[in-house]
Amino acid sequence: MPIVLVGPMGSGKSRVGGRLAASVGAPFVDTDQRIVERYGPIDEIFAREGEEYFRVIEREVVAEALREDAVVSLGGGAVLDADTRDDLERLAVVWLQVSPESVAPRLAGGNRPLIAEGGIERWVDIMQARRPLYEAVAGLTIDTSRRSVARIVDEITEWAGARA
Ligand SMILES: Nc1ncnc2c1ncn2[C@@H]1O[C@H](COP(=O)(O)OP(=O)(O)O)[C@@H](O)[C@H]1O
Ligand SMILES: O=C(O)C1=C[C@@H](OP(=O)(O)O)[C@@H](O)[C@H](O)C1
Ligand SMILES: [Mg+2]
Repeated sequence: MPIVLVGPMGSGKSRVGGRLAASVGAPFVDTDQRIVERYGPIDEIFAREGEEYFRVIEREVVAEALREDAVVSLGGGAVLDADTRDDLERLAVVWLQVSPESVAPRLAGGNRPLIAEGGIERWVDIMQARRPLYEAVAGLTIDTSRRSVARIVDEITEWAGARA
């Protein structure tokens, strides 16, 4: 069964996911990375086709990834899709949280179209809007603000082991 990482932009889903996969001996799938391989850079998709189109291809890639026995890191907005939330109900889902103070430096230099304008204030607005969705799907919640990636990986590995 997959272990799925959800949470806002910059919470560490991609970074933690890769390390977690190595820790539990499973393949790693980052759905954004798959989208890039198939459709090109995410900021270009947003600029060319818009967010709505991005959400359609994201759903396709997420649905496929959730059928794999892998550690799966989703994009921050993947939980906006009701079918994805249904899929997640049956799976081991970890919500990585992070405070605005801790996430700000992590987002610097990144290429995330939704916060290209508006910065950290926009990040906070998006996070507040999505909070109930993360809450609804998560079986484990970890505040990553002051935790090392190694410690986060250990906590998830232990939880997933006890759950299996
Ligand atoms: N626990 C952590 N502590 C410090 N920096 C982190 C932590 N987790 C991730 N990062 C850094 O934050 C940035 C964003 O991480 P990333 O995994 O891309 O987030 P996401 O996929 O959730 O948007 C990266 O530079 C990453 O190395
Ligand atoms: O929160 C979002 O809507 C998005 C998050 C990004 O992924 P990360 O959460 O990995 O940064 C990426 O999917 C896209 O820029 C949209
Ligand atoms: Mg990511």
